[in-house]
Amino acid sequence: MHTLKVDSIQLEYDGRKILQDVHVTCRQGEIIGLLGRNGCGKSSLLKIIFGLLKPTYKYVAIDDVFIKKGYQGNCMAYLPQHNYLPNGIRLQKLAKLVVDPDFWPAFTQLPIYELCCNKTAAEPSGGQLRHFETMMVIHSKADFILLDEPFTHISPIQAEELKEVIRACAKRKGIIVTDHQYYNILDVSDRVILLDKGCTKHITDNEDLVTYGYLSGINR
Ligand SMILES: Nc1ncnc2c1ncn2[C@@H]1O[C@H](COP(=O)(O)OP(=O)(O)OP(=O)(O)O)[C@@H](O)[C@H]1O
Repeated sequence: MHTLKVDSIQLEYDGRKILQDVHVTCRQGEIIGLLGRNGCGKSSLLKIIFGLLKPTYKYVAIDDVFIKKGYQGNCMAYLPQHNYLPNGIRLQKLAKLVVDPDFWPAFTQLPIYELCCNKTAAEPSGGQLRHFETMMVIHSKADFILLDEPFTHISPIQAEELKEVIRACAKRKGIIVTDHQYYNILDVSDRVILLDKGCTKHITDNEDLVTYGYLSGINR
C-alpha cells in the first residue's frame, strides 16, 4: 500500500499568504475529507498536489519519493472544480482513455454511463455531466484520487450512489475529497482536515468544526 505525503505547502498570490502550514497524509485505502470556507485554498491545494499550480514551496511525495508533477504517470487523478471534458467526442470514447480496464465492467454498469455513453459533453444536463466526469476519475488507473466538489450539482440520490462508489474504490485507492456539502464529506471520510487561515487542522470531533468557526452551533 502506498502513502501520499503532502507537507510544508506555501502559496502566495500577490504577496497574500493563502497556504502556509499545510500537511496532509493519505494512505491507499483511506478517504480524507477536506473542508474550509470559501477562498481558503482548497482548490489551490489540490492543484498543487496534482502539479498544476506552482507554489512558493511544496513537498509532495509517494512513499517518500518526491513527485513534481502528479499528473504524469498513473499515480494521481484529479477532478477539477468545473466541467473539463472536451465537446464533440462521445463520452464513451473519452471514458475508454481514462477508466482502468479492471474497472471497466463496474463503470459501464453505472446508470450514469448508460445515460451518457452515446452523448457528447454538450448533451447531458450539468449535473449529469458532473456525475459522469466524477465517476470516470474515480474509476481511473490512479492510486490517488483528488476530487474537487464532486457533490455540487448532483441530486441527493446521486450523492448516495457516489459515496458508495467512493467507499468501494477506496479499498484500492487513497482519496482526498473536498466539497461544501460538509455532511456528505463527514459521512464518507475516514478523516477530516479543515483548512483555516492557511493551516491544516486535523479534526477529531465534529465539535472542532464549530470551535474553528467553520460551522455555526445551530448546524450541530
Ligand atoms: N490566479 C489567482 N490569482 C490571484 N488570487 C487567486 C488566484 N487563484 C486563486 N486566488 C485566490 O486564492 C484564494 C484561494 O482560492 P481557492 O480557489 O483555492 O479557494 P477555495 O477554498 O477552493 O474556494 P471555494 O470554496 O470558494 O471554491 C482565494 O482568495 C482566491 O481569490
